[in-house]
Amino acid sequence: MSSLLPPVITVDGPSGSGKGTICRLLANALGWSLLDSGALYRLTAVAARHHGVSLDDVESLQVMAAHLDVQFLSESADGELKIILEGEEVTQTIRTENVGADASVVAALGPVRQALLQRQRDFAQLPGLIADGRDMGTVVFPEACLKIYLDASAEERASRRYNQLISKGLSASLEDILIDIKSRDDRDMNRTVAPLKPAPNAVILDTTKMTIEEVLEVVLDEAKHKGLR
Ligand SMILES: Nc1ncnc2c1ncn2[C@@H]1O[C@H](COP(=O)(O)OP(=O)(O)O)[C@@H](O)[C@H]1O
Ligand SMILES: Nc1ccn([C@H]2C[C@H](O)[C@@H](COP(=O)(O)OP(=O)(O)O)O2)c(=O)n1
Repeated sequence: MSSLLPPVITVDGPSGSGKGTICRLLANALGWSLLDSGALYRLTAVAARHHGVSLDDVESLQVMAAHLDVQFLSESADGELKIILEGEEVTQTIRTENVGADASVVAALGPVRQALLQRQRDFAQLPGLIADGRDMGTVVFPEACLKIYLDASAEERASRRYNQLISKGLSASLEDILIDIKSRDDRDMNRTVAPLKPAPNAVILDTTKMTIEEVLEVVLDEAKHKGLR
């Protein structure tokens, strides 16, 4: 008997491994919707700053995460979702390295993760969902029909992030980015709740020497083998 649950493809991995890029391309190729779960942790961190809530005030952070007033609008010119938090556009604000570091701190708190769990699962709608994050295949969508884990060396990921910032006209230090990436890896992989790790049945891709096109081709092939396209 076939399940009525929408199919889900999960893409997990560390910062700069290419999850966001591959997920956007996959969602376009398959015509499925997209969950950027990292944005929810980033938004919780930004909301905390807006409301003067300290990043160690677990109870207030949990309430904030459970009641995040956020809209994802597919209106942005570059195909990225426009993100509105409490009526204010924060599409660019949430992408800074500082917010990423705060998000990683907030994301280590079990009650915050619990508060965001159902909101993430609600993104699964027909014809299907591409879920981008750290624990998509292990915790949020353990029944996903295809699980991908993207990786790359910390040096390659830092260099990708550096080029990304420079191409946006922002100043950046490769050395600082590498330090930040390593400390975020350490926090994300070694926390007690939902640590970053491949699901037992995940397809693991080391993308250090792969182009975006090559990664996409492998993932689309895997989707084809599963009868998803
Ligand atoms: N395989 C790849 N080779 C080279 N650059 C890549 C690759 N995958 C992603 N990138 C680039 O690296 C940067 C970070 O990718 P992104 O998708 O934001 O990573 P993540 O979502 O995992 O943090 C982007 O500028 C993207 O274009
Ligand atoms: N499902 C998720 C997604 C993100 N997080 C945390 C861990 C990350 O350091 C931050 C920010 O995630 P995000 O995917 O936006 O960050 P990168 O684009 O990979 O740099 O949130 C998480 O714990 N679980």
